[in-house]
Amino acid sequence: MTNVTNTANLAHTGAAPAPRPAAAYHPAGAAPILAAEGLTMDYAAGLAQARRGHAPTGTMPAATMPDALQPLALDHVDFQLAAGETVAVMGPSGSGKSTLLHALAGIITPTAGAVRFRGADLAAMPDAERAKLRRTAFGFVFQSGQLLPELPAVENIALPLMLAGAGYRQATDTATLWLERFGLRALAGQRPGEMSGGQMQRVAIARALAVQPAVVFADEPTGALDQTTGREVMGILMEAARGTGAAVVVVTHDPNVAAFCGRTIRLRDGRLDSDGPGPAPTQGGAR
Ligand SMILES: Nc1ncnc2c1ncn2[C@@H]1O[C@H](COP(=O)(O)OP(=O)(O)OP(=O)(O)O)[C@@H](O)[C@H]1O
Repeated sequence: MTNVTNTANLAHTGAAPAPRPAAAYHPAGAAPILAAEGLTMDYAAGLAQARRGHAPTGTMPAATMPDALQPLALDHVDFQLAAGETVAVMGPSGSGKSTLLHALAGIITPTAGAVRFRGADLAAMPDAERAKLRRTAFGFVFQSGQLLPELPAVENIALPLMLAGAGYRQATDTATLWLERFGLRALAGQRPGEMSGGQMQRVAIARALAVQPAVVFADEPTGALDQTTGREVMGILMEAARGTGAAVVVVTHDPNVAAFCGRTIRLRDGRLDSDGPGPAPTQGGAR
């Protein structure tokens, strides 16, 4: 049975925020588990490539603007993530936060640059290997809608474990441990439609963490919750990640969410605007 109570291995620096040039920040003394180099995403070029038969991974709705008018969604972003590190990704709407998250997680393939997980280039992996990596090394928490509506909580949590090779009994035993750990044992047989938003997000966090991923990617995980519930959900996410040693990359507009992280990066027009330890600088402020 999977151990869900092993100790933390966070790489927080604890240092006070200090002015830093963008892309210069690397967590002291820790080898990155995930690294992006010159990450660039041009959706129009990606679409043209896909039409020529060199499809990037992931589905991309058709871009409607002429290529020349489309700004780069990501523009030569460098980023390194250490094991156990917690990073908030902030920036104005349309600045490229979700695109960065999806590229780091291998959901989309950048049009230039590379993402390496433990040194291996995600784009160079066969699709099946990249899909396996997403199932076993990465966990995902979205704003909502990630739970399968027809499955009870215990099976929603167990499913990724079964996809990773566990038997039904082993997977549901582990899922039950997670429910107990989060004080949700009573929800085991309930389907998402019978849960509150906060309960659904707790189950989603248990599901993301149950495979003991190296990295949890969270895209606006509290976006559909009130502030108090959002804070509780973030607390649970960060504590659970600390317990398994998972790194967390969380996209958010909310400084209260970013405050849970040891480091904040800010994007602007697809470029890295600031990157450093501590909470996000105020809008327009330099770091
Ligand atoms: N599938 C797509 N096809 C074409 N353009 C896209 C696609 N997805 C995003 N974009 C564009 O890429 C840019 C960055 O979008 P992205 O969703 O990454 O920003 P964001 O910072 O996450 O925004 P928000 O905070 O509003 O969610 C935007 O200009 C957006 O219109």
